[in-house]
Amino acid sequence: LLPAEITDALNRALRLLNWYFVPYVAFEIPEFEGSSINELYKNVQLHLTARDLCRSARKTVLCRVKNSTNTTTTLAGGEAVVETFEGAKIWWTHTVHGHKQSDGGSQDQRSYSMKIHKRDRDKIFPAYLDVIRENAVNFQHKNREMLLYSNSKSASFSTGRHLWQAVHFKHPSTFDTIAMEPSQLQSIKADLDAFVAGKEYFQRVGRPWKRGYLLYGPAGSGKSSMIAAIANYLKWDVYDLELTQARSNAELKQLLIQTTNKSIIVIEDIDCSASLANPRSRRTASPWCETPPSSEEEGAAEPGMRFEGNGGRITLSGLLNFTDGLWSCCGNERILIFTTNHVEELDDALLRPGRMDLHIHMSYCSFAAFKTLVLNYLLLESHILFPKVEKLLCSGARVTPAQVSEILIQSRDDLDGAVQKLVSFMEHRTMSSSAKIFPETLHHAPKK
Ligand SMILES: Nc1ncnc2c1ncn2[C@@H]1O[C@H](COP(=O)(O)OP(=O)(O)OP(=O)(O)O)[C@@H](O)[C@H]1O
Repeated sequence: LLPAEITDALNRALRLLNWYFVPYVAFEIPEFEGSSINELYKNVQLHLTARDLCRSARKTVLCRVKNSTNTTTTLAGGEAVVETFEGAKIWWTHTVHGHKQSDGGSQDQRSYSMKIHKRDRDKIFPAYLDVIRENAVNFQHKNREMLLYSNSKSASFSTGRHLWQAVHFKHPSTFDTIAMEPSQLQSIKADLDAFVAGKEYFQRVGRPWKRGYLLYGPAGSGKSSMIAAIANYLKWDVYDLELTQARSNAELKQLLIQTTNKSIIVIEDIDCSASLANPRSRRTASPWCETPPSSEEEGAAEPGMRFEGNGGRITLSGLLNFTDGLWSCCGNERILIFTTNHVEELDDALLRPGRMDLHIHMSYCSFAAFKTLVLNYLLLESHILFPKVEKLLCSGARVTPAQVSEILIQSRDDLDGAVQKLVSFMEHRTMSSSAKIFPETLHHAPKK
């Protein structure tokens, strides 16, 4: 009944009163915006799950995707939770409405509502939204299935397609199952943690956010198991790079560029990948060394080591360029792991300080490693023969964790028999030499 000017004025006055007396402001985050999915809705859902905020709700929804082992918890419709961000309170409510569709059916319409105090608006935007996205991405990454890639024989380097083939990666090795000196394991975990959390640090000091590990030790000392444990710890994909399948530095570059962030690139048995491992012997013995080097090789920073691929060559400098050269800008959050059984045969260029950040010595079984294996395989914490085992291991019995594991698996139903068998095995392997069997097992490469 009132003229439009008066209703407008009243509306404005009401809004002003509302603004003055109601100190809160709410934001609606619907699941769909038109026909496209609203990313923010998904992010909020994952963020609330990642922060374990759903725990305080009375009703939650449990989901598990087919073939997955992970269960996720989300807020049921009508449920509300509160969280605090830098002193600001945020009230989250999840709403689910049944919506009639034109075809007569009905579909749920979901949305999150975020209520905050007006005075906290500047605190929330955009910092809190960034945190939500980051938490969501990290949570999604942690809970997805991991992949193991290998570079395929059918790779088409001309089109850049099918360079990698992936399979699901489900390896049971973890830091709890790795038999190794506890302090050494702790150092590796601490290094990984520092690396993963070091985004700002690497940015500040102007280094690519990458890390290089060299795992060395005899066959059966657990190098592959360690890689799997690292991958499981970080929940990162693994790229198993077969160097002989790439013919040149250019192909290698293509392969490396196609690896994704948060991944581990592994080159196993790097001494075997090389046509000639030791550059000193190589220079005289290698037939190709007698051919004049190409301009690319001449310009290479590390001319020593080359890998014979399918009729072509990959230089060590080409490989290392990805870690610390110009190509290193391609992608972040990569861990490059080389393994070798013969560290003494590796090119000095690879071992030079600053190249591989961490040298990890996977050694013969120490007593601590032995105890881890026996505990894991037999659930046995101590045994009357343990002092004898300790004495044998300390006096030079060189047994690898793989050998110990094998005996433990074979005799898992006879605890005493298993330990006795191990003692006999070690007695056979005891060496008279007083050489130090467990040298410094882990060292950080000196800083550049
Ligand atoms: N340190 C270890 N801790 C726990 N288990 C180990 C360890 N080392 C070896 N094993 C056991 O022995 C098996 C073989 O070990 P693994 O393949 O990891 O050794 P490796 O050093 O990579 O050997 P290679 O040099 O021959 O590839 C593993 O599947 C695991 O069961």
